[in-house]
Amino acid sequence: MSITMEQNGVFDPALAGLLESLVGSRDAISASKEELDFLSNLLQSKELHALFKVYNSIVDRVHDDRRCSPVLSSSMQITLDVMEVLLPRISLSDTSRQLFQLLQNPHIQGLLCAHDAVAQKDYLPRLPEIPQEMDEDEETIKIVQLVKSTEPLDGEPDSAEPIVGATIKTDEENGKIIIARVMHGGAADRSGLINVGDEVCEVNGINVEGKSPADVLQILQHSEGTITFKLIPADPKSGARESKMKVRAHFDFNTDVDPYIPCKEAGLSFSKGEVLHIVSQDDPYWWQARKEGDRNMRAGLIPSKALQERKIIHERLSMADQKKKSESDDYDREDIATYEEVVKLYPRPEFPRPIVLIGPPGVGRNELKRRIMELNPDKYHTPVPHTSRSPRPGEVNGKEYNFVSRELMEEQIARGEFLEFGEYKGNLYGTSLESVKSIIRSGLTCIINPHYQALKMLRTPDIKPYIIYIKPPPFDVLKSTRNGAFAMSTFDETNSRGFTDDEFNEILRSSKRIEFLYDHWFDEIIVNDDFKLALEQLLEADHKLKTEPLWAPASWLQ
Ligand SMILES: Nc1ncnc2c1ncn2[C@@H]1O[C@H](COP(=O)(O)OP(=O)(O)OP(=O)(O)O)[C@@H](O)[C@H]1O
Repeated sequence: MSITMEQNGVFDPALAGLLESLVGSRDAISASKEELDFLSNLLQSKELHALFKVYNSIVDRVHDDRRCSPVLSSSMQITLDVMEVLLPRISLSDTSRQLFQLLQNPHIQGLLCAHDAVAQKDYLPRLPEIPQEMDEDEETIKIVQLVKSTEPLDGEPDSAEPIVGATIKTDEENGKIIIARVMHGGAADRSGLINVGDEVCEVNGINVEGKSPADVLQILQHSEGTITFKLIPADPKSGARESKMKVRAHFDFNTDVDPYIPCKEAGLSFSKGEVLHIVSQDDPYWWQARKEGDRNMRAGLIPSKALQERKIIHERLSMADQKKKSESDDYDREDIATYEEVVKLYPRPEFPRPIVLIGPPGVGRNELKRRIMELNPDKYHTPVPHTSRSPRPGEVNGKEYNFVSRELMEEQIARGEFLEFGEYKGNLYGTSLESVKSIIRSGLTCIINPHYQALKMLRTPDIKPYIIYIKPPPFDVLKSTRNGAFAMSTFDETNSRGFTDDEFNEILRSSKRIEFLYDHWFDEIIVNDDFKLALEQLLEADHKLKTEPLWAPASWLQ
């Protein structure tokens, strides 16, 4: 057989080497002439060499600067969302129509789907299972080479991940060293060759039989550059695909102080309110996650929902014990708030999300609502309350109040149709849920400042509220701003004097309670110290609500 070397510059040196050794050892290989010719032709084919060139340049780039890391893996879903938003506008604006047509184009959609498949690593071929012809006792060994990593796990310079993106442990049954966890996006995961449960036989030629995980870690720490593992593969089906779930954390987690985390360096610290991308829930106690929007592609360990729930229940039980001594009722929170699945909610101009101002009585929510409505009366509306009292001269039904009979109002209250209600001087007053919904349907922005207990009724897929917590500043600032503006105490029925120190303390006390009970539901916090600034922040929040996709409970879209 004659070997014709490719001369046009696309010849890959590694393939050339392979071809040479094939020629050199033809006689020693027990294969037919046809088979050898086929292999030889394949190794010389232009297509294979071009493919290698592409592969090599991708690998070089990934290793160079990781520019190939995807920003997101749901571009097709976002495209569909954008098309939904554009649809009602295509008859109104030429630009919207053009963009809609572009996004509708099958080639563009095909490109985005391909992008998402690559970003989700959904490209590995699914090969049929290898027939089990070999001897039962014979074990397959795989040799895997990884480049030792020094990349930080979560942006902190001194927290290097466990070297190759995998953790190891001793198998309780047979005392062997096995792969305990493969961190998504880490070197081991990217190789696609190391799976949970694989038994480690050798590291850099050193037999690890009888060694402890700490000994193996030492070998890894002292290795430079490439690390070679000899592994006995576990169940080949264990290569799990990455989940797409995003959650908002309702608690703080600090890997440095958590007493239970199996490997501190592999943990991912986060703060309450942060959105996390859960990439694996394979382990019932420790999930793997990365921070949403974090370009660092490596995942870290976080407590699973079940583990965190257990922790909270345990804490509450010990608080309940203390309560017997201190009589505090702060452990009484109903929710066990751990993680909430979230999705990005796109603004829908025909159904603007209502703004709900939550805060302690007297903090200034009423004043903020009044001023924002005064600034833009055609945009913001607040529901007209219901009352069972008779109209006074000059009062118009539906303007100051919706005047209804006491019987009807009592029936509606019993049916749970009121967000809040109360009795004053023998008459019922309240705000109905329907009055909020009718403002939403009208396309205006509903703004309300209900009692915090109304939050449960409001936080539903029908209403989709944007909850802003109006927080009081510390005592001294609260006192000086209110006294400086000659603010009238709302604790005094006649509204004819300023706030007392006790009342300022009451505002702060009730703010603590609201935060304890509901802070996991706040979409935004505005501190009402300087009134003008607080009002500006409220206007900015509304602008964001109308123009940006924002995280909201996933259950609202189902
Ligand atoms: N940042 C501020 N600086 C000075 N005075 C303020 C500020 N915010 C509110 N006030 C004043 O405080 C008083 C109480 O405010 P408001 O009437 O809004 O309270 P409220 O209705 O009891 O409270 P909320 O509606 O928040 O439960 C009003 O006189 C208001 O003008």
